[in-house]
Amino acid sequence: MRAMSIPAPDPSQRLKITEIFLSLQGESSRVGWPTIFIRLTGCPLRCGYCDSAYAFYGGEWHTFDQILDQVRSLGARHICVTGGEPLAQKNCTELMRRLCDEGYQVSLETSGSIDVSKVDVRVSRVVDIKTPGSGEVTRNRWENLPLLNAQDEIKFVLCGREDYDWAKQIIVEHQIEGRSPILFSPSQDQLDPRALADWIVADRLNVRFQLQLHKVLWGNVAGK
Ligand SMILES: C[S@@+](CC[C@H](N)C(=O)[O-])C[C@H]1O[C@@H](n2cnc3c(N)ncnc32)[C@H](O)[C@@H]1O
Ligand SMILES: Nc1nc2[nH]cc(C(=O)O)c2c(=O)[nH]1
Ligand code: SF4
Ligand SMILES: [Mg+2]
Repeated sequence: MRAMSIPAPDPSQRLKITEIFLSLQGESSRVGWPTIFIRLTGCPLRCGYCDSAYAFYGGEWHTFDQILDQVRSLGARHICVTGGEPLAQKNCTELMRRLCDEGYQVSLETSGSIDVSKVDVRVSRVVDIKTPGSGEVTRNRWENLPLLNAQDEIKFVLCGREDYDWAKQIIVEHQIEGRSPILFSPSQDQLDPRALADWIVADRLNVRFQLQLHKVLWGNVAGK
């Protein structure tokens, strides 16, 4: 009898994944929806405040079929693709297309350092603008901003008053207002949320204040 050989997994149909879990969306305008998180491994940046540094290394290869099976078994309708930096793995774009084809509401959290133009139009792109306080301000890919639309979001994670003043200036310089909703979030344990709230109100700034809801509920733990 001839031995059956198992075909090797197609390298274009797999991703290195740190975790897949179900929680409540804690960030962006989709905050509060039960959401399945797909956290991809690896990031070329090193933001000083990063709460997901455990995703820089390790992880396991998953085929698209394995990911889709796990997502189906978790049962929610919203999916957030995050990391690490999800777009650092080129197959990520194809996975998101497959998830949209299956009818999921997909959002992407990205550092804004990598081209977002190839992301499926059905995906809501939440693009961080890295501030001076993050330590990664030189990595911003400014060409991303004109590509964004009303279903995307532009986010600033602020480390202090200097970052806040810088962000206000960037909004004017890059004419961001009216393009996509703008989110201002305090870097956890670095900027007092109440101070940021007071600055926004005092300036009548047309931005949306954000707190990471999952940390209010569960603290800073992986898988939540
Ligand atoms: C962990 S990152 C992963 C996606 C992508 N690499 C990015 O930076 O957008 C997801 C979001 O968490 C934010 N974040 C990370 N650490 C944070 C902290 N200590 N406080 C507030 N937001 C934080 C990031 O700025 C980003 O908007
Ligand atoms: N609950 C919850 N909501 C989130 N939204 C974005 C997250 C992220 O780490 O990118 C995240 C996360 O880690 N947990
Ligand atoms: S880009 Fe995102 S994952 Fe990478 S270090 Fe910064 S916050 Fe963390
Ligand atoms: Mg997180």
